[in-house]
Amino acid sequence: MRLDYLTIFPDYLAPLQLSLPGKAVASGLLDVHVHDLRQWTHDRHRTVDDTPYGGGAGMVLKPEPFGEAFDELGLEGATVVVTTPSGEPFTQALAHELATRERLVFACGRYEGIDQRVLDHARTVTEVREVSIGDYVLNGGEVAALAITEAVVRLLPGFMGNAASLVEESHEGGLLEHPVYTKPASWRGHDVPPVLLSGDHGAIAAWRHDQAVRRTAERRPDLAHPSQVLDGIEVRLAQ
Ligand SMILES: Nc1cc(-c2ccc3ccn(Cc4ccccn4)c3c2)[nH]n1
Repeated sequence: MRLDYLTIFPDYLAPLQLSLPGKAVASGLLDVHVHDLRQWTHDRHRTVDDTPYGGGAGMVLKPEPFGEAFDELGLEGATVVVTTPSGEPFTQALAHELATRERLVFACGRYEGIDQRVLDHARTVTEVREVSIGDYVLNGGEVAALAITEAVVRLLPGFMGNAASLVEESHEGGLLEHPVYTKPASWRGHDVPPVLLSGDHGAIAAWRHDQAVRRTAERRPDLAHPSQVLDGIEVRLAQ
C-alpha cells in the first residue's frame, strides 16, 4: 500500500517514519510519502490560506495548492481521505474497507478547513472519503490521519506478526475486548481470575465472552446487541 500525506505541518507526521515498523516499509508492504503543501505554492510568502467567502472567523486552505499536488501525485487508483470533524465516523469496518485500497492520499486540513471545491474536484476523478475520528474538534487533520493510518495498516496481511491477535479485538464483531492479565498471578493483593489459570479452554473462552458482553453492555450500550446473552439471561436493551 502506498500512503501519501498532504499537510502544512509535515513534521507532525514524522512519527509515521518511526511508528510503522521499518520492516513493513523495507519489505515494500508500505510506501509512505509525506508532502509539504507549500511545495505547491508560488508566491514569496508561500501562501496556503485565505479568508472565508461569506465572512466568519479564521482562514480557509486555498484550493490551488491541493489541486496542483493532486495533479503531480496523480490520483489514479487512489482513495483520497480527508479528515474533518464533519466526516463519516471512522469505525473498524471503515478501517477494513480502507485496508483493501492500493493507495490512500490523506489531505490534512488546518484552520477552518479545506476549500470544498478541492474535494468536489477530486470526486470527479476518484473516491473521496471525508472521515471523522470522533465527536470532538482537533486543530487539524494530522492526528486523525495518524490514527486512521495505524488502524488501517495493522490490518494489512503480513503487517502484524501474530495475525491471531487481530481476531479477538475490541470492536471486531461488535463487542469490546475482555480484560487481559499476565504474570504474576497475584500482585499487590489482586489475583488473576482463577478460570484463566485453569487450563480449561472452553471455560476460559466462555468467561472472556461473558466479560466482553458485560463490558459492552455497561460501557457501550450503543454497540450492545439485544441478542447478547449475559449470565444465561437474554439481555434485552432498550432500542
Ligand atoms: N474528528 C476530528 C477531525 C478533526 C479535524 C480534522 C481536520 C481539520 C482541519 C481543521 N480543523 C479544525 C477545525 C475547527 C473547526 C471546524 C473545522 N475544523 C480540523 C479538525 N477534528 N476532529
